[in-house]
Amino acid sequence: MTSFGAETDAAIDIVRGDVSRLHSELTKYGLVIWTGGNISGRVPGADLFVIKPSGVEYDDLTPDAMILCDLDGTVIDGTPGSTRSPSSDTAAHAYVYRNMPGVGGVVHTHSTYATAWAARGEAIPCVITAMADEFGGEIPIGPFAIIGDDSIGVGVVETLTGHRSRAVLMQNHGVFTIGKNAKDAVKAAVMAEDVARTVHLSRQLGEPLPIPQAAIDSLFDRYQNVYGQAPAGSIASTAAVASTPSPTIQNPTPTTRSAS
Ligand SMILES: O=C(CO)[C@@H](O)[C@H](O)COP(=O)(O)O
Repeated sequence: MTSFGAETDAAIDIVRGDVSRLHSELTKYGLVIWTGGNISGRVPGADLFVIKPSGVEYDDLTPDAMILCDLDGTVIDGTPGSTRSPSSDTAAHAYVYRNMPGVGGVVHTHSTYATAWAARGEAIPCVITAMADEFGGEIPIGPFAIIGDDSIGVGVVETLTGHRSRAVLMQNHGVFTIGKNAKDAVKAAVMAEDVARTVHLSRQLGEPLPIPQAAIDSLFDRYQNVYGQAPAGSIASTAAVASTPSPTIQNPTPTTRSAS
């Protein structure tokens, strides 16, 4: 059995458990059908990530069924799950991890409403406060890209770099989200579908009203920095919470490391 040392092996086991368990959130929220969609998580402190096997039913996505890959998307031989084929989108996930060092999780779904916007090649406009909170503006459209190589990853990185949104609608395909970890990326996928549905329904009633940019900025800042509970162990004062660094990833300029 391939080992990376006790500390990294322990980190891999945690990510295997997280990524395995989080797939049930996709079915719980109705974001996937049959074996569609996938989640991956970066192993902290190592150039490795864990992703689901391709075309395996959700009930069978146990921790040991998850597949460990390096950041080129190559399966690590001699590890649990390594005899199976990894997700069709492994190269895309790997490209994101190589080029967005702050990203710790990537999710892909074909959730119904968000994918309907993707099929139209239309960004979801920021017309509800929940979008301003979670995405800080519109959810953008990414290019049409072929499945199986890193083309999707290139489109995700190009579209989300410098953008507040952690979700992109890849044209004619579906949703890709990024996050500080796999759970954060799953949250973005859940929220993307929710707002895609609401804004679609609103448009059936007429033209949704825009939110002024200053209000979007204010809502995003409050939700990212003040909303919710103070981190465990901290002094639970408003001032302490307000000074907590943003939990979001800032989708920084990508590194120059090239695709393999
Ligand atoms: O649409 C695609 C390919 O991008 C996938 O979401 C499939 O629907 C699931 O592929 P695997 O992750 O099972 O290979």
